[in-house]
Amino acid sequence: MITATGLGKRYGDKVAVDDLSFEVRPGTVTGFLGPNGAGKSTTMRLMLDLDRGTGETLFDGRRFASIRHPMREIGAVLEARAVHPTRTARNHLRMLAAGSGIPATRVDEVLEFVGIAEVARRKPKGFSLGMAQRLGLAQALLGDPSTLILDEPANGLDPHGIHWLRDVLRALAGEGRTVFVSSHLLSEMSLMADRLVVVGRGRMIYNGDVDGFVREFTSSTVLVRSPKADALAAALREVTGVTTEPAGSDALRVAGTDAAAVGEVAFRAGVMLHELSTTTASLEAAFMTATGDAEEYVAQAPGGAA
Ligand SMILES: Nc1ncnc2c1ncn2[C@@H]1O[C@H](COP(=O)(O)OP(=O)(O)OP(=O)(O)O)[C@@H](O)[C@H]1O
Repeated sequence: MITATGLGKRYGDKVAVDDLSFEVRPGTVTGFLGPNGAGKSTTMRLMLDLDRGTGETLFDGRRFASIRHPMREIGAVLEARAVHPTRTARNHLRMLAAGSGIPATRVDEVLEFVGIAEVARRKPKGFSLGMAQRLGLAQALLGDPSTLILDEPANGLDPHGIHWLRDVLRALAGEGRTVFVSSHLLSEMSLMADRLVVVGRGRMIYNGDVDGFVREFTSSTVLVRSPKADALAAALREVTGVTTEPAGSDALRVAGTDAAAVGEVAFRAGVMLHELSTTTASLEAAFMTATGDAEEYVAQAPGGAA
């Protein structure tokens, strides 16, 4: 269990992280979301005592700096490229393993696991970003830690790699580990995360489960298809007061009510239905609504520069 309390960080006048408190529970993948510059990386650095600021983060009750062999408890990758550029990948991991009392055999095991065993005798300075990410994950997993903190681990991975990473993180959480991961890939996050911490301009916007976030920041609509769509629209207007939007020649989209209510109105009006379904908005739609006012760097719409 990670417990972060009152995390804060300023750069001069700029408040990068503003009194953030949250928990990351074991057995879950918790996604850390926010627009560019929202304070995610700074928060992760504060959590790992890599930056000075206010507040504290406890890992099962202890601060990172007080843990004797942190690699055996917390696997963290904040910057995939932050490895020794001229030492081979394998030697880099062997050195870290030796420093943390981890058997050297574990190095080959994790290199194999992340799929870079073949290039392990090469120097990481020639690695692609995706290969560097895999090496970072190997490093994080080296000590078989119960907690993982990963900043943008999917960055640079190809679609197969992203799919693989999702399965790995889900499996690690399934084993009871605590997984805290930031990403801008929202569709990926919606498949991977159980819970979310969402920040904007350093402040907490949402902390809870993924479904709750989508519910809180979007509204679901009902799609209803009927050969008598016009009659149904009139009945819905009359009985419930809701307005409908045509969705093709024989269908309506209804907001502000649920499928059961629409079905009941149709039944009472004697209107036959061919389809009745609820459309839930995406995590991306919820993110756009939740963080729309908290965007730090706002680009022009396409065509604006012209
Ligand atoms: N060393 C620094 N000096 C001054 N300002 C900084 C420094 N590091 C970060 N900041 C500022 O703090 C804010 C938070 O930055 P941070 O990198 O934590 O955001 P982020 O959410 O990780 O962004 P991104 O999604 O773009 O990686 C930004 O406004 C950034 O410009």
